[in-house]
Amino acid sequence: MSTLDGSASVDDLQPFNDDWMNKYHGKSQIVVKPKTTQEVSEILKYCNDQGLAVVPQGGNTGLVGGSNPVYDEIILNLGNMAAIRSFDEVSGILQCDAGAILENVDNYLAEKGFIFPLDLGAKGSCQIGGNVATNAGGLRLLRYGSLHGTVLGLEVVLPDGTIYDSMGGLRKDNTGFDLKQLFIGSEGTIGIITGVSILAPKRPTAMNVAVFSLSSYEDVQKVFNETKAGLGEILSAFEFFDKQAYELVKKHMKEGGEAERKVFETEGEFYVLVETGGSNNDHDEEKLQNLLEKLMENELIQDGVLAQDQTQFHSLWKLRELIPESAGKAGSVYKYDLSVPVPKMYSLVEKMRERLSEAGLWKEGGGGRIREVVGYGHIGDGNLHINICADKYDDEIEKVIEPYVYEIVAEERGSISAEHGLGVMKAPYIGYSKSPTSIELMKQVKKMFDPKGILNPYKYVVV
Ligand SMILES: O=C(O)CC[C@@H](O)C(=O)O
Ligand SMILES: [Zn+2]
Repeated sequence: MSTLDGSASVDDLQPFNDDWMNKYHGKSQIVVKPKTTQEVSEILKYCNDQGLAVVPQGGNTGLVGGSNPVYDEIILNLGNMAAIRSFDEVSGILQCDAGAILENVDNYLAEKGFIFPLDLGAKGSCQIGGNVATNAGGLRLLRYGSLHGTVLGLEVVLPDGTIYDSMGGLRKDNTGFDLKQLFIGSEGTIGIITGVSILAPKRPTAMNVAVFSLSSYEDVQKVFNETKAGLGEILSAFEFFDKQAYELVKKHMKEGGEAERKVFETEGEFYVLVETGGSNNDHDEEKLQNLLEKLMENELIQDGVLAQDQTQFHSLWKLRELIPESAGKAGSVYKYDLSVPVPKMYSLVEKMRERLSEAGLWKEGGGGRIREVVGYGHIGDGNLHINICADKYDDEIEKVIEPYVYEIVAEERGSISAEHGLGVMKAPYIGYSKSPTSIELMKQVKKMFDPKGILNPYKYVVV
């Protein structure tokens, strides 16, 4: 087992104690980095016997303070367990360690003609175990479904050191409760995932992308319907972002030294990114071109750009993928990750702007303590992201935003956490999305798996 040795300084521990947004700061003195499941088991057994709290940590790319200590909990980092265990090319079942980096696993699968059924901006550093523990959704859930469907088995170390092993990975198995589901999205509160067995689909051999500019959110919804009808099963992502998000990305790229280029003749109030993943490039391109022409004819879009090559494919995707980074540039961002019915989605952004404007914090065109409020997300999955950009985190600002943002979600019977999880940030607000009965049942589950409450305490469902 490797640990940071006794001479580690506070600075050495900082990347493990802090989150990448610099919002959550733990004070742990100990980081352990086991290399095997057996070592994880021994550590947990020891901690459970001694009543020591443990925070499981993957790539530490979360957005809700789920993978950092709140106080001085021991950090159990999975980074040294990154192996791909096996891949069965007939069934498409991949088995890997929890600490395997998403992008590495996807590259491995690409060589064999398969794709990892999850993709997200943090792919270069997030780990599969963390993805599963938070039930990450990402950019192509629309196409490949959620991890609740694609994960076929798990290896999990329970708080007392017991190893739960369902890595066999059967597609059909109706023998009793499907226990692995409890760990998917449990944010490391009832067990530490050490191994994942997942179904990888065949990788599309032709991928295309188009970005459209639109004048209203009404049109975004109409374009979504037309796109589903026009592209059918080759549709692999449908993302949207507003003008404010687009402006931030442009500014960020310019500051990063990229030459300014005109992407659209006519810029819009909204943008949608459509990706296709099929097996015949000419056929898919034609479908996308026909869609673009139809949308133009019907005046549903103002402009549209189709990627002509791989470079353009990536630069169009960048317009969407760079939003979180651009929003966070030189400041602090309040991030909300919400599910509401698609027709209601953008009204949440508008309500938030109104609220902040009434509080004197935000002004159209800039000048307030809130620099910008941007809306974007995975419209195909009904998942909205609101990013509120401020100079720094501030209690006064937070009180204006929360719990208001959760109240307006509850009015639509939505979810206060579509894909980022509850962590420490949203744990107190779970009641806005879940009934007292659900919460009580969750508390009982937590107590059953972790009676001493050592795993990731103060987060998720607090008992
Ligand atoms: O930073 C955010 O708010 C969203 C991050 C991620 O879920 C995305 O969709 O880009
Ligand atoms: Zn997202």
